Amino acid sequence: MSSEVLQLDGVSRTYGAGATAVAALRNVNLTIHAGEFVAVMGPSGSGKSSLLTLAGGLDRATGGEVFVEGTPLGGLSINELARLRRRAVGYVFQDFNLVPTLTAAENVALPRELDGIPARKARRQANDALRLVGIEDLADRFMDQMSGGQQQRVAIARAIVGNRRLILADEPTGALDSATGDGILEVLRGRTEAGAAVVLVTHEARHAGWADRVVFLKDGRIVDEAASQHDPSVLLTGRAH
Ligand SMILES: Nc1ncnc2c1ncn2[C@@H]1O[C@H](COP(=O)(O)OP(=O)(O)OP(=O)(O)O)[C@@H](O)[C@H]1O
Repeated sequence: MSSEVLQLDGVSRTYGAGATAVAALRNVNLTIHAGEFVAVMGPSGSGKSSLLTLAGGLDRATGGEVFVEGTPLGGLSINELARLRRRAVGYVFQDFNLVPTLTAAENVALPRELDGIPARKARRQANDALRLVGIEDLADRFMDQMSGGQQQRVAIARAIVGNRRLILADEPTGALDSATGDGILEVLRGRTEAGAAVVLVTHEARHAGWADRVVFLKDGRIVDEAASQHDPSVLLTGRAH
């Protein structure tokens, strides 16, 4: 099997039409392999979230093609896309998107159960994922009994459950203190060592320093790429743009 987990081939996304059309992404080419951790940076409105939602099949490109593990998403029906997402893609949303009436373990098990995995097995996988993010002892808590940092870990557990190969995280450390944020990045880094490809949208150079590669977006285009070598200082020198 090819090690290309995500490929964007000339991808564009224009919102709206006519005089009010907004070109959020313009002819973006990007390939991410298994085991790679890529950070996406850029000013507000440069297209970072658009890139992530297209990569995760949550939205469709208006030009070009997105491939996840070699499958072109453009030709998939809505149901096929949903199945591919549940099987291969873990998405960490800025605002968590957790179900308040479910416990931590139930939230994490939900995508597995929707995919037809028997409840006991889904629950076992959920406990494994909660262990990986360091909160297995909170498995039976409801969301309003957890801090923001703990809820964020649940959201990450839900994204990594069942060994998904593509993990997409939109500012996952946004509301967290720096020690908790570093813990989250460590978990994401750990998934790449397990063979996943991770794409992290971040505003913080320090966090991008965890990545193998940093992609800079501006006005919907990739304007620069840098190897990071997990050394945040690399990003603080000579990278003005
Ligand atoms: N659903 C939408 N409808 C219309 N325009 C949109 C929509 N989503 C995004 N845009 C526009 O597309 C451009 C890129 O937005 P996007 O959210 O991808 O940028 P971003 O880099 O993630 O920004 P931020 O850092 O502020 O989250 C912006 O001009 C934005 O206003």
